[in-house]
Amino acid sequence: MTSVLEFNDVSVVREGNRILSSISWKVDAAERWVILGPNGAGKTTLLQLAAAQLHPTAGEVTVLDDELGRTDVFELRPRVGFASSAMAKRLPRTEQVLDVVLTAAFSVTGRWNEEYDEVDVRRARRVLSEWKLDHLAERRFGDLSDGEQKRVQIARAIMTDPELLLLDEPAASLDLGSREELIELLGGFASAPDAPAIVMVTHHVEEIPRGFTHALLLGGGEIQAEGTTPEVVTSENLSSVFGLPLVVSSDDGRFTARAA
Ligand SMILES: Nc1ncnc2c1ncn2[C@@H]1O[C@H](COP(=O)(O)OP(=O)(O)OP(=O)(O)O)[C@@H](O)[C@H]1O
Repeated sequence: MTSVLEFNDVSVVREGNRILSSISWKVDAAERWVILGPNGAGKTTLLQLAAAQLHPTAGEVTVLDDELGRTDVFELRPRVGFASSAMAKRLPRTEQVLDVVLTAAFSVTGRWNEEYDEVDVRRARRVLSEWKLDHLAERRFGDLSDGEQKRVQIARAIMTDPELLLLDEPAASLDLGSREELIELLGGFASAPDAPAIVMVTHHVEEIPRGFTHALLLGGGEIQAEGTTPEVVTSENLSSVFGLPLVVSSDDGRFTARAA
């Protein structure tokens, strides 16, 4: 199998704080990972490394065969789809939904005078349709519901047909219906044979879509457990990383957790 992401003994220190310590981790092209861990565990920092938005303080990070520090990140970044709330804040709220997705082809936010090829417009419309947004293509991004905006962010992240897709808490702040709609769509997308490798950060086991093959538990900037999802997402592992007794159950590929 081809690896799309490789961390070798990686540490990140920011303003004197050790945020990640000795992370060695590998993601293969056919894998879909979920990263779980308490607040401040270092999940977003790990994703920023994978997105080539941050360099490690020590160790090596290789993204799509390019080692950070030895490659032009401006060429690498368009090959990685990244959706996070920090990126969403940069999207102009008055922009048409179609343009929010289309501008990803030029790695810009906000349409100016770029000339888009018909093939890009067709792809943007196809991606919008796959994420059940076709009827909203002409609406202003800022007028959409939170659930619709989250789906637009993912559509934008996959517009460029990335080899690696990174999602930072895609279901955060969604109501139950919007969350379930998003998780169903993500599960379907992740299960398609031509889908890219995916790494998704979440706070809740209920948000792990079906078809996510692997899980990594992060605590205190260190890997606490990693492996296949059913192996890792267990009562014992989650109780240990979240520091309280938890009961985790699974049914038909989905998980729930509650205090024991
Ligand atoms: N630029 C920075 N300078 C100093 N410390 C930072 C910086 N960025 C993040 N941190 C600290 O690093 C730790 C890990 O942050 P990170 O955002 O990666 O965690 P997280 O697991 O994503 O947290 P959450 O679940 O709350 O989003 C936190 O304690 C945070 O305060």
